[in-house]
Amino acid sequence: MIRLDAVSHRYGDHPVLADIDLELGERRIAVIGANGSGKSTLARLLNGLVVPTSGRVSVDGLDTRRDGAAVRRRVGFVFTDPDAQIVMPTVGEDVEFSLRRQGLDAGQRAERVADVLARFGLAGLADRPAHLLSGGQKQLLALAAVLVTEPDVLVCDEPTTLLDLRNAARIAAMLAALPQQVVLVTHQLDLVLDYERVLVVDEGRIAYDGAGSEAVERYRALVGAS
Ligand SMILES: Nc1ncnc2c1ncn2[C@@H]1O[C@H](COP(=O)(O)OP(=O)(O)OP(=O)(O)O)[C@@H](O)[C@H]1O
Repeated sequence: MIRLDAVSHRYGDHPVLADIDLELGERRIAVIGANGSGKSTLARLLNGLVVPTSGRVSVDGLDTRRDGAAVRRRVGFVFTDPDAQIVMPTVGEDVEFSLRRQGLDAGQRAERVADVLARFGLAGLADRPAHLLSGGQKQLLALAAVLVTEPDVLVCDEPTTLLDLRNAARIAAMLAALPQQVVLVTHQLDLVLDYERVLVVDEGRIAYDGAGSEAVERYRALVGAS
């Protein structure tokens, strides 16, 4: 369970999120809203990448301000820009790097890496230089490198922006089937229609919090697109 209590955040003197209280327990939660409304900041608060200026964020009782490392072990984060996340020369090495602190031997690591690469259709690319992948392949790699650590929660900040139709559908299906709790930030409204809970962020506040199709309608109305 993720909790936000009276959370506000500002960058310098620029307020971005104001007085947010949330309990996030559902298995599938999406966050939608206009550019600059504060969605990424909200997502980054959930694993302590951003610590709130005031208020408290906790994951299973662990405070992101005090217990950041423990929170990040539970909450995996997939960035919009996969280059921000790829750290090793080859695809296989990059995924294996995520396992460095898991206490596995070389054989176990190799098995976990092979499994996750196969799941993401990257099996044939294990020895390929990661920086030579296409944008979409990099996005799949970034997702694989987080999921291989088997976090309890997966926060994805627009993970399908670079993907073609087939890979976007594949990622959507994969996210839908994951046993983990998923928090998905996206501009692809069709992805969230069947989400059990969707937060609409508007100018740093939660303008709507409810089922997917109703949330999309509210968002459209909010921006005058309905
Ligand atoms: N590190 C930062 N330093 C200063 N300002 C920032 C920083 N990150 C974001 N902002 C500002 O905070 C506001 C909210 O940004 P955020 O990235 O959370 O919005 P978003 O809803 O995810 O937008 P988008 O849909 O465009 O990705 C914006 O005005 C942005 O310019």
